[in-house]
Amino acid sequence: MREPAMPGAVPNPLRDVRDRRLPRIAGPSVLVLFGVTGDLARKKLMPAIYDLANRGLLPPGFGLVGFARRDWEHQDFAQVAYEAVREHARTPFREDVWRQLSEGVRFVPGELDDDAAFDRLAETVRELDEQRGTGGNYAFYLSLPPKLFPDVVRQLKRSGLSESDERSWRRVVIEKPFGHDLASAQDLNQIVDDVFPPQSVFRIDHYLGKETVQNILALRFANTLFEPIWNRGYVDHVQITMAEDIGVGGRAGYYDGIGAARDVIQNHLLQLLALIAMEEPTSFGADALRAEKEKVLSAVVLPRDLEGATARGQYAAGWQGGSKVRGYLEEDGIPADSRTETYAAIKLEVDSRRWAGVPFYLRTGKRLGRRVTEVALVFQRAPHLPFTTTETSELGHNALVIRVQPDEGVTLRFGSKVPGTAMEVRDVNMDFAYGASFTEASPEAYERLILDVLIGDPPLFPRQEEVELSWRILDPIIEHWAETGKLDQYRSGTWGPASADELLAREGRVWRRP
Ligand SMILES: NC(=O)C1=CN([C@@H]2O[C@H](COP(=O)(O)OP(=O)(O)OC[C@H]3O[C@@H](n4cnc5c(N)ncnc54)[C@H](OP(=O)(O)O)[C@@H]3O)[C@@H](O)[C@H]2O)C=CC1
Ligand SMILES: O=C1O[C@H](COP(=O)(O)O)[C@@H](O)[C@H](O)[C@H]1O
Repeated sequence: MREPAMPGAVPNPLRDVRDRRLPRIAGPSVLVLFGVTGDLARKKLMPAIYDLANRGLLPPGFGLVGFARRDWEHQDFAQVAYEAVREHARTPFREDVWRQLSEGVRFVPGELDDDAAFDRLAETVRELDEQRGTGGNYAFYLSLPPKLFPDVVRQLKRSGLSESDERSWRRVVIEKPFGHDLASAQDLNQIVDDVFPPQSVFRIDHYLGKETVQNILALRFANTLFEPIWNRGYVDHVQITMAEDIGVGGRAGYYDGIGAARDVIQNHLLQLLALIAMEEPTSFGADALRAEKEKVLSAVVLPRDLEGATARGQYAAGWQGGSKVRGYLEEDGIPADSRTETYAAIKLEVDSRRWAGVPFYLRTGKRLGRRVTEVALVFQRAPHLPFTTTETSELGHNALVIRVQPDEGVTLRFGSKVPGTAMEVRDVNMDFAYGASFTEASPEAYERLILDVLIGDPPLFPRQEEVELSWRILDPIIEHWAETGKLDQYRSGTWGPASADELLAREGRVWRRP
């Protein structure tokens, strides 16, 4: 039972988090995974399932069923899962944990439009359910290119797999991007809505599963320090950067035609913007949190001049980490005339009392200088400096930088007197690093999110309104690019096309070099 509130106490928005310190363990269930041969399944999902089992957060009878267009037996899939776990799991490998998990691994071969294959899938899941005692609780994870989501949802209905009785549950996990524009997201939602009730639909955005992203809420709402300056009175602008050093790799089938804006701005970067800009929710329950994010997304306005306020690029050959790398058009499976962007930068504003007039610059790209995701609040300069200019030449803007990855932490950048006999001021960093402050290791985002699905805990999953609001922001930009054919080249290993630097330079600003 929760302690009674102190008379006159302010409601504590972190109270749900405190409740979650109780052990959170999944109940008996089967997870059906579509897209098991893909990059995400291999690098993240199968390792995360093992890590959950290794931490004792999955029940002993847990079942995992893979479905793909491969002529595999159960043991072939088990071997693929084993290799993925050995290569990518975060926790040490333990033979006993793997043995127990692999006893519940099954595979069903088939095409997504093959009714007979889905009937076999239904039979396999039910048999496994009986053998492992999973109580009829099934989660379906769609780790597929978005255009295939409707087919799978329809097949789940046709084969009867989506139907539960009053003692069991069915849940569907849908990877981002949910649709490829507003209209297709609405169509997809209708299809999903026809098969699953809203509380059974988990739209996944793995950035919300990252510790450092959840920490934005703690930083803002567990402290008094930042709130007074978290507004247009102090913040000059905000930069949200998601830079990757990898190229498209073996993901041509998914990535080409989707591009950087749909792949990550529509979801990860707009979710980061929403968490940075939102007001304090009344609790961290799903409805309260999502409602605040939706208010921000509905207050986003696009600049009039979409040409000057956006940049769009594609990587050309170059050098990275001392090796020569291919350009996007030379990558396996990419058409030689592809116009898909691998870099996108956009300027947005949030039309609210807190943020009016403060630009939010978002950028993402593949084959950039290094892998880094960060959010930087760049503050206005001091209105007056009682020093001579030469003494302050190394003084920039104060900044608060939330380092999402890989070097997880928070940096506060401010001016400090340089030791010596003159009054010289120079920028310095004050640093919080997870590794130095916590002994607890951060779970991988997918561990947290898969566990939430199996428990049925929804706050970290965007609902349809957020998805639609995000497409409303992005659609006009993508239409503008389609009309103008805008696409610049940038050399691999650099920080994107020159047009991205010009975007900020026109406003007297520069991108941070993280
Ligand atoms: N990779 C990542 O880091 C991340 C990916 N995601 C999301 O995960 C999803 C999958 O991405 P990712 O794994 O990278 O993509 P990949 O291209 O690596 O894998 C796609 C998967 O879909 C299957 N597939 C493709 N076409 C068909 C088809 N016609 N019929 C049946 N199966 C098909 C592929 O099977 P086959 O081998 O038979 O072609 C493969 O298993 C996307 O929604 C993406 O946005 C989200 C976050 C991170
Ligand atoms: O959603 C996606 O994210 C990955 C990058 O994820 P991260 O956790 O390593 O930042 C990106 O490579 C991929 O293109 C995209 O689909």
